[in-house]
Amino acid sequence: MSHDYPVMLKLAGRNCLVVGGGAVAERKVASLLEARADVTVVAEEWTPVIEGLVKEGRVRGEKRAFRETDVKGSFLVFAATNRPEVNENVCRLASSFGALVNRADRPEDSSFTDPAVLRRGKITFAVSTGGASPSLAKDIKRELEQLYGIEFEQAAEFLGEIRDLVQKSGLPSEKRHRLLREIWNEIGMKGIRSGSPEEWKLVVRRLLRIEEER
Ligand SMILES: C[C@@]1(CC(=O)O)C2=NC(=C\c3[nH]c(c(CCC(=O)O)c3CC(=O)O)Cc3[nH]c(c(CC(=O)O)c3CCC(=O)O)/C=C3\N/C(=C\2)[C@@H](CCC(=O)O)[C@]3(C)CC(=O)O)/[C@H]1CCC(=O)O
Ligand SMILES: NC(=O)c1ccc[n+]([C@@H]2O[C@H](COP(=O)([O-])OP(=O)(O)OC[C@H]3O[C@@H](n4cnc5c(N)ncnc54)[C@H](O)[C@@H]3O)[C@@H](O)[C@H]2O)c1
Repeated sequence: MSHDYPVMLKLAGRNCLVVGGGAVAERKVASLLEARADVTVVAEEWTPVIEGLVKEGRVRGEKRAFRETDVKGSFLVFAATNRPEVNENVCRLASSFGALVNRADRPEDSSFTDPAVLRRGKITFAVSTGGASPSLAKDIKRELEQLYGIEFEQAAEFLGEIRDLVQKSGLPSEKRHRLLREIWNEIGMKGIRSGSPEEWKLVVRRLLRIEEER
C-alpha cells in the first residue's frame, strides 16, 4: 500500500480554478479563500454564496460551460461538476498543463485530495482517510475539536513569539536549542491545558535567567 504525501501549501496570490458551482465547489472556494488564493470559478450555475463572492469581487466568476483554455496558468484545479465526463476532461487538461488536480467524484484520479480541517490559530489539524470515508474524517475532526480547545491557539501564538525572541537573543545555538527544549518540557501539554499565559511567561523568564547565567 502506498501512502499519500501530506504537505501544507502556500496559496497566497496563486491562481486556483474551481470548475462547478454546487455545494462541493462552494466548500473548495471557501478553503481557497482562507488561504488567500486567487480564485476563479467556472460554472453553468452557482450557489447564492458563490454568487455573493463574485459580486463582492472576492472571486472571479465565469458563468458558462467549462472551456479547454480555462486551466491555463492554474496551480491547483478542482473538477467539481456533477458530470463525470466534464470532470474527466478538466483533469486530463489540467494534468497536461502541469497543474495539481482534485476530482470531486474520483479520488483515485486526483493528484491530491482534501482532508477535513480544524484550525486553532497557527495549528492546523488535517484528517484524511485517503478517500475511504469522508464522513469518518469529519467525525474524527469533531473529536479533535473537543480535545484541542482555544487554549492551544493561545499557546501556539505564545510559543511562536518566544521562539522568535530566543532565536534573536544572541545566545549561541546550543544554548538556544536547550532553552527552547526546556521551555517546552516545563510548559508541555499539561501547562497548556491547566496553566495560563501569565504562568507560561514566568516559566520563560526563569529559564532564560538560568540559561544566561550558565
Ligand atoms: C473532508 C472533506 C473536505 C472537503 O471537501 O472540503 C471531504 N469531504 C467532505 C465531506 C463529505 N463528502 C461526502 C460526504 C457524504 C457522505 C459520504 O459519502 O461519505 C461528506 C460528509 C458531509 O458532507 O457531511 C461525499 C463524497 N466525498 C467524496 C466522494 C467521491 C468518492 O469518494 O468517490 C463522495 C461521494 C459523492 C457521491 O456519492 O456522489 C470525495 C472526497 N471527499 C473528500 C473530502 C476527499 C477525501 C477525504 C478523505 O476521506 O480523506 C475526496 C476523496 C475528494 C475531495 O473532495 O478532495 C469534507 C468534510 C468537511 C468537514 O470537515 O466538515
Ligand atoms: N468531494 C466531496 O466531498 C463530494 C461530496 C459530495 C459529492 N461529490 C461529487 O461531486 C460532484 C459535485 O457535487 P455538488 O453537490 O457540488 O453538485 P451540484 O449538482 O450541486 O453542482 C454541480 C455543478 O456543476 C456545474 N456544471 C455542470 N456541468 C458543467 C460544465 N460543463 N461546465 C461548468 N460547470 C458545470 C453545474 O452548473 C453546477 O454548478 C457530485 O456529482 C459528486 O460526484 C463530492
